[in-house]
Amino acid sequence: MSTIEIPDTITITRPDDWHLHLRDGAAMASVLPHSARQFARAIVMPNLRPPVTTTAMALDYRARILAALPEGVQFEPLMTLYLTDNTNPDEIRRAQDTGFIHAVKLYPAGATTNSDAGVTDLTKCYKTLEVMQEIGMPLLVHGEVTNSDIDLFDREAVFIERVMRPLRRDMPALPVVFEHITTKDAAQYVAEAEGPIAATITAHHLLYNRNELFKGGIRPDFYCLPVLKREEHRLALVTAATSGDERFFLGTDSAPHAVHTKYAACGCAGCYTALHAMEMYTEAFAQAGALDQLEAFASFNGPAFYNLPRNEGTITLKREAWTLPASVPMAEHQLVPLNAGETINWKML
Ligand SMILES: NC(=O)N[C@@H](CC(=O)O)C(=O)O
Ligand SMILES: [Zn+2]
Ligand SMILES: [Zn+2]
Repeated sequence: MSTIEIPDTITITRPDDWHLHLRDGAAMASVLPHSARQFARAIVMPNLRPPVTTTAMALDYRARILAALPEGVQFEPLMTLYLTDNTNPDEIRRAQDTGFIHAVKLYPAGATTNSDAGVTDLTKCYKTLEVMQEIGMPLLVHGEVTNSDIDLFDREAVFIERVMRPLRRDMPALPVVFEHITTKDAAQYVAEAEGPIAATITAHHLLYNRNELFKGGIRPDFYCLPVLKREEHRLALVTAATSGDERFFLGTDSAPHAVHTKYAACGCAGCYTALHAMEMYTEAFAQAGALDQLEAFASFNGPAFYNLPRNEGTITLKREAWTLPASVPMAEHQLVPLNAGETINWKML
């Protein structure tokens, strides 16, 4: 373990969340203030029901988010489109022209929550991807193959070989974000790859390995996709996040599911971390003796990749223990945050 002294407070430029699920309607109104407290902007995932597949839908969704913001709270939703087999190249140009839509999301059909309308074969999307490449619109990728014969824990590594490498060979100038990476394979691929590629890393994948899912019994709070991996993978993610390599940046993948859908015989995938994401990241960087790298990861590398300005202002985190609530309301239901009822070491002021 490092013997670097850990300061009692840390102040960094206001961060952004480059991968967030806000849902819609009353549920969105419940969770939005949590993210708006922690982050200035967020890339908002389009996996609603129905998915956000058109520019018009994305602009409407953006307006609903802005309307749900509490009085006086500043937060900028950066919108995305959900790629399908049928996304028209013109839709990409329309999206780009608005200035509000910053990326297009690839969900392999069946890979995760609300991905049924996702892409069945990426070569069907090549005309659309060519336009994205031409105008520099990033493709955000949920990087798991969906074949049931591939072991769940290997789906990200297999995705690199079967989808990511061929895609980037065919579209070398297309900006790609390998979202929520969970393996040393993905960290290494991104660190070594040529051209415009980056990766987001969640706080929970920096702090936990797959043992957490089964500690003393099955713990649905820790179930997300891609699923937590072995300790060697967690360590590789920590190394990547704290390396100073600007290809790695913050994306919480905070994914709210009401408690009755998560604590079920077939519980939903997704960890809710919007309440305390910066505290979790700070803990992970402190454990690695790398608090000096937190600001680049949380506040600089993302805007650089997306060609957006850095935020003005700062946030401060204090080394002070506090206890997370057992649950928070989400519309007419309850939502259990990750680490519910646990004490954590950092507090955002
Ligand atoms: N991460 C998850 O486990 N779930 C996300 C979808 C996703 O990002 O894959 C969700 O929308 O619930
Ligand atoms: Zn995903
Ligand atoms: Zn996600």
